[in-house]
Amino acid sequence: MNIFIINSGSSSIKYQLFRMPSSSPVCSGLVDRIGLENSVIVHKTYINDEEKVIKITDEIPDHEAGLKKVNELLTDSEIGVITDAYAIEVVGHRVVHGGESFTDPTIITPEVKEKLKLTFQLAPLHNPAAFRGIEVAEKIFRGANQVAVFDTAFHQTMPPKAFRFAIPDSYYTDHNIRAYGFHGTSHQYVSHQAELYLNNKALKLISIHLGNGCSITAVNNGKSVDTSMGFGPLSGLIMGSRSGDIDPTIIFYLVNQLGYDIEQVSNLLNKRSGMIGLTGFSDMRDIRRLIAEGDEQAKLAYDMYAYRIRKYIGAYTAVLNGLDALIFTAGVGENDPIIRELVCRDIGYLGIELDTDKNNTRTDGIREISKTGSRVKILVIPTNEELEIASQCYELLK
Ligand SMILES: Nc1ncnc2c1ncn2[C@@H]1O[C@H](COP(=O)(O)OP(=O)(O)O)[C@@H](O)[C@H]1O
Ligand SMILES: CC(=O)OP(=O)(O)O
Ligand SMILES: [Mg+2]
Repeated sequence: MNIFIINSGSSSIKYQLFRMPSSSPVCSGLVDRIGLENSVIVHKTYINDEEKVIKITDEIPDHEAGLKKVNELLTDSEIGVITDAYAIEVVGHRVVHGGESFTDPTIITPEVKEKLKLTFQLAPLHNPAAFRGIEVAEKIFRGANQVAVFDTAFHQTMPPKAFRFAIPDSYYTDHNIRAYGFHGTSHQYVSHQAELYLNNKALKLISIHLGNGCSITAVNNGKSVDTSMGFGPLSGLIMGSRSGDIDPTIIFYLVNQLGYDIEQVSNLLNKRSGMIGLTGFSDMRDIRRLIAEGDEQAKLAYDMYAYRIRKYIGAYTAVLNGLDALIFTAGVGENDPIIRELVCRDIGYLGIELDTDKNNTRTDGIREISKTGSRVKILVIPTNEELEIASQCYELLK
């Protein structure tokens, strides 16, 4: 079954084609800088264990133009991997917010699309872009079933004491105001990989997803029991451009004293805060460069980022009443040894002991970076949201 996975961002589209049930991709790629100058597609094919990379710089004004170009690459007479767009049987879309309506992989129908529109304001950076990706994919891959897989789904196992907010009941019963949690596909994938790696299903895990968005999840026996993102993907850890936890009093002050309207508040907390707000850069590689140049503000931002994660590790160790393994994943978690070291510093009391040499050694695949004898294993596990989505689509439609 040819399953094409689309992860639409506001200015990018990540994609992968799987021939399920095989878990190795046939091709993958990234359409980046959509609607900006110097848009670029990096397209990779993996045929007979040989990786080929094609880079195209072109004008890509919108998602439709981007996906049309990707389709041209997929069906190209020389480097193509399918005959025509009809060869794609399923398109799996990463949809960040499923709201109260969606808890399982869902075949997209006009009714589903109407309900998805209601979630736009809950995940303004993500759901409108995913919706655009769905509409474009429907036009291009006409023969395919379109399926949505939600970031919120894995967290549906949280107990009410974790997902409810302490506001009057009616806000939950009438308006579905509760914590949903995000990055569920990633937390689910890496915690399952940890179970396989440690050969044990009855584990107490803390999964730390550090990408552009960041979240941390307590996982008990394979089930999410608490997570740091809430009603939308804004609370919890400090992120590339999002604040994470702040005191809501700040919002009242911004509105009442500084004259902000609510759009400006949303823009501030979603797009101009976090690491970009503190340092001018959202990418950790830029921030590391600033630190190397002696920038004190960048160093403080780095410390704040790691400190917030450490606080949650303490909280979730208490939630789980113990801990078997800590997992680092996603762009920063997989690639930034200094952040991992800062997070794991001075928490030996919890049985978390990092091996500095192992932490600084890069290898592919799953890595154990804790000291031999550390009570808690520390693992770096590359996430693969696209593969997890493809597997869930396959299970739904096979
Ligand atoms: N070598 C690296 N060192 C430190 N950080 C890195 C490195 N490579 C990538 N990153 C970080 O990973 C982030 C992107 O992570 P990713 O999981 O791809 O995010 P998203 O899926 O949200 O776009 C970048 O913003 C960057 O900060
Ligand atoms: C939910 C979320 O924050 O996703 P991302 O990290 O892809 O922005
Ligand atoms: Mg991501």
